[in-house]
Order: sequence, then C-alpha cells, then structure tokens
Amino acid sequence: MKVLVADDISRQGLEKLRIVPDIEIEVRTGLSEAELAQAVRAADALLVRSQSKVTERVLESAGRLKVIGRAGVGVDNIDVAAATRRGIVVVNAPDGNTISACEHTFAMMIGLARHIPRAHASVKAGVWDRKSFVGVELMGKTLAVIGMGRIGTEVAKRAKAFGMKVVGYDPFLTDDRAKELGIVKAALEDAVAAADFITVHTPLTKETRHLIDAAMFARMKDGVRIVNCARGGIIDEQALCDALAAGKVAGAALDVYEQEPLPADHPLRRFDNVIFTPHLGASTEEAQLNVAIVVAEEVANVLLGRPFRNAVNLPSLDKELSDYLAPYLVLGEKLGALLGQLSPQSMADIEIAYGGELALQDVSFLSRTVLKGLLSQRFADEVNYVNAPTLAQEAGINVREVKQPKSTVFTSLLSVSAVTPQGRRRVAGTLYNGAGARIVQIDDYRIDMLPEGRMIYTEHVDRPGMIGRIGMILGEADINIGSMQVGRRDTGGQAVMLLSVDKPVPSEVLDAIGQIAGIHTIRSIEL
Ligand SMILES: NC(=O)c1ccc[n+]([C@@H]2O[C@H](COP(=O)([O-])OP(=O)(O)OC[C@H]3O[C@@H](n4cnc5c(N)ncnc54)[C@H](O)[C@@H]3O)[C@@H](O)[C@H]2O)c1
Ligand SMILES: O=C(O)[C@H](O)COP(=O)(O)O
Repeated sequence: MKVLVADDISRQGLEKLRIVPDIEIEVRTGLSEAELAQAVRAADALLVRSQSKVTERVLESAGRLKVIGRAGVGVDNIDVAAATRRGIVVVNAPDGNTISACEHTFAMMIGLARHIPRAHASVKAGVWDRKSFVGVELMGKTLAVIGMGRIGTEVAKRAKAFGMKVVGYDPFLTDDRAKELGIVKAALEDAVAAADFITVHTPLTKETRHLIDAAMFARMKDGVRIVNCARGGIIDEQALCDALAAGKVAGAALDVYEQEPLPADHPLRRFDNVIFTPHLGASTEEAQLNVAIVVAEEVANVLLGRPFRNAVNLPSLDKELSDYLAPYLVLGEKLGALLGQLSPQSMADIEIAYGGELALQDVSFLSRTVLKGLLSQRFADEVNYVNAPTLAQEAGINVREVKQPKSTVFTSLLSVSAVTPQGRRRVAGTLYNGAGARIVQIDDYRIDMLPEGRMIYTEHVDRPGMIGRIGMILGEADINIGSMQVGRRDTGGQAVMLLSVDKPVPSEVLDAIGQIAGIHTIRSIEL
C-alpha cells in the first residue's frame, strides 16, 4: 500500500507508518493541484497539513484512495463532501496542536498589547524609542472568545490566570460549562460589544465565514484589539481593513488569512498596528510530533482494517460504545444484506428501528452498517460505511432511525424495513445472551436462525410434503442442509422457510425448487 505525504510532516511521526510491513511512503511536497491529482492516482492514503488543497479535481483521479490523513485540526483544505461521496475516510489529529495554537494566540495577544514586534524592529534598526510603544495591560480587560472548543477553552483558562474577564460565545457552550470555567456566556453580538480583546477559535464553515463582518465591527468598542489564530475568512479582511483605517480597531494579530500565502500587495500589510505570522499556530516541535504520530497511526489503522477514532466523516465511536456495539455491527450489516437480497428490486423509505436497551445507545454508526449491508446489493463494493448515507440520499432513498426503548420482548431488537415493490418488508434480529446473533423475524413471520452462510429462502403455501420435496432436490444435487426454519401465520396458509446449506446452490437447482407447486418465491441468500 502506498502512502503519499504531500506536506511537511514530522519524520519521527511518519516512522509509525514506515514500520508497518507492506506500506510504502512517498514524500512529495509543494505540488500544484494538477501534480497532486497525478501523484494521488496510485496512492492508498494521502497525508496533508493545511497547505495542500485536496479538491474535487484531485479526488477525481484518486482511484484507490481509502483515507486522507490531516496532520492537524482544520479540514477546510479538503473537500470532505467529495471524499465522503467516494467512500474515502478523512481522519485528523484533533488535539495534538491545541496547546501550541493556544500559546500562539496568547503570544499574539501580548505582542499586540505591548507592541512587541514594532518595538523589536525599532531597536534592531538602531533606534531607542520608548514613547511610541506604550501598551495596555491584560489584567482587568474583557476578552471575548468566539468558539469555546479545545483551543478557545485553553485560551480562556490562561486569560483567567492573567486576571482578564472572559466572555465566551459558542452555540454549544452550556451554562454549567461556562460556570465551571468561570466565564460569562453571551450571544455573539453582546460578546464583541463587551470586549477589549477578541479572539476567534471556530472552524471555517459556511456559518462562520465572515462571522466578524462590518456590522460586527460596528458593535465593538473603539480601540478594540482582535486576534485570529483559527482560520482566515472568519474575520472579513476587507471589513477589518476598514475598521483599522477608521481607527475603530487599535490593533490586529493574524496568523491565518483568506488567501495563503498572504499576497504581497494585500491591503492589510499597510497597517503598522497589525501583527502577522505565517500560519504558525501549530508550528512547534511538540505539536508537529503529536499530530504526525496520531495521524500516522490512524491512517495505518484504516489501511489495515483496524478500528480508528478520529474520522471527520464518520460518527465517533469511543472504546466503550465500540465494544458494546461490536456484535450488533455484524448483525446489522447482515440484516441489511438479508433485506437487500430478499427484495433486490428498488427500495424506498428505509426504517432502521432500535428496540429495548439498544435504543438507549448512540446508534448512528450502527445505522451506517445496516445501510451498507442493504445497499451492497445495488452498489456492490462501491458502498462503504463512509458513503452509505450519501449514496442512499443520491438515490432518493429516505432513511429513518426509530428508537423504542420500551417496546420489545427481546432485551434489544434491531429491525430493518423498506418499501419495496411487494410492499413494506421487514427483517429483525437480536443477540441472545451467550448464544450470539439471530434473525428472529422476516416480514410477519417469527423465526430463529443464525445470520450467517448460504441460505435458501422460500415463500410457499403451507401444505404437507413441501419440505420433503425441497430436501429431495437438494439431496440429489449433493447439497447438505445445515438447519431449517419455517414460519407460518395459519395452518394451510402462507409460510416462509429459511434453509442453511453447506455449499452454493446452482441456479438450475434453485429453478427446480421454484417449480414445485405451491412455491411462489425462491431466493438464494448469502450472509
Ligand atoms: N493557526 C493554526 O495553526 C491553528 C492550529 C490549530 C487549530 N487551528 C484552527 O482553530 C480552530 C479551532 O480548533 P479547535 O481544536 O479548538 O476546534 P474545536 O472543534 O475543538 O472547537 C471549535 C469550536 O467552534 C465552535 N463553533 C462552531 N461554529 C461556531 C459558530 N458559528 N460560532 C461560534 N462557535 C462555533 C464549536 O462549537 C467548537 O466548540 C480550527 O479552525 C482549527 O483549524 C488553527
Ligand atoms: O488546523 C490546524 O491544525 C492548523 O491550522 C495547523 O495547520 P498546519 O498543519 O498547516 O500547521
């Protein structure tokens, strides 16, 4: 397997990949979009930082790419939606550079408060000017932290230690968490209006692009100072230039820009009261080692089919949940595959229902495995856990998750149904304590069957001799029956049968069974 490393990533971290047998690493940095598209053609994994742009065009040529590893946090340089459609896992290293980015933010804030870069440049130039660089203290000032995630929280803690008042804005910040951190929770408008210093720590998304725009600058105190060590574009650069020119903003410290590298003629470069660093937030020895190790391990895990944690395009699965769900993941995929094979025609309105204890868990990953099993009839190897929901959506198939914690005779029941040309069809399964997984329902019929191996499924009229005739045909074809389950509603009415068989059933044998009077549906199933 080939891993293409397209940005500068710690060599020591990459050792984690180098020691894996069958993994070959190619380092090629500074590639253009066209060159990256060409280079990624033969790659199974791609490793990047923020510099390489993994666009739709790059991914179009990525024939065998299974995983993109981002040695850092932000994935805004990766077209995650395009990767997801192609079933490519995107993993990052979410907390390896938190402290470095936080400390850089603090360095920028203090540099801004005390004019350190300009004072340094002045001394270097042979000048001894003490009057031009009178600063302000942080103590007693109000800091607005926009985005109270990992980095924002660490910044808030340090600001408290400096005696600052901290106002936090984050849609997910709870009252309890704010209280615990000793900060005030506020709406965005109120946070920026109260602040002497503002620092942004959100990802760059549709919602956060130009979150700090001209209207927001207008709300700020005169003489406010603003820091961006998160992503270029969260602050509208044009609005910032206008606010600097108007004297509204006393200073800005920027590590990230709408366009990187920052163009030589960018209007922001005209302002002496703006501090620039070239996207250095994560550039420490520690952070680079941390993120490289995490992402190298994650990429190896994906390539080797082992569990991984930090996928940005899959629901998260911690160790406890993963251990609990493990047998259900196998059952879920098989139930999906069973329903898909029972009804191989078109499908709509899929319902994945969780009953009993299972309904109390986070089942989003499990639903994907069900969907993967279900769609594998139609999409074969193209479908995986990453793209199953997208493929369903693109095929116009509505997928619902239903939870009924109290409504099952089983401790837990996983039930999958879909609207098919024969009406709504349903299969259900459970885990017996100590006895493993079972299929317990097909449509309205109760059965009890191991969900594995090769099977024959029939729908037939419940009359004497049916089982014998089927057994005879299989016997003549030298096909052994492992187990058998029959379900019926009333004596002499409709019935279903599931037979497990020890070897593949040739189509002529299936046809012969299908000819028996009273059998109206026959399917070969493989789970
Ligand atoms: N300059 C650098 O080198 C550098 C280094 C590391 C991280 N970063 C960037 O810093 C940012 C934050 O990283 P993190 O690790 O703290 O991420 P995080 O996911 O832990 O935190 C992001 C927070 O932003 C919040 N958020 C999302 N949308 C929001 C909105 N509209 N308004 C307010 N808050 C919103 C989220 O709820 C979350 O709490 C990322 O963009 C990352 O790329 C930059
Ligand atoms: O999102 C991140 O992790 C930072 O922006 C770091 O980016 P870098 O890996 O290019 O330093």
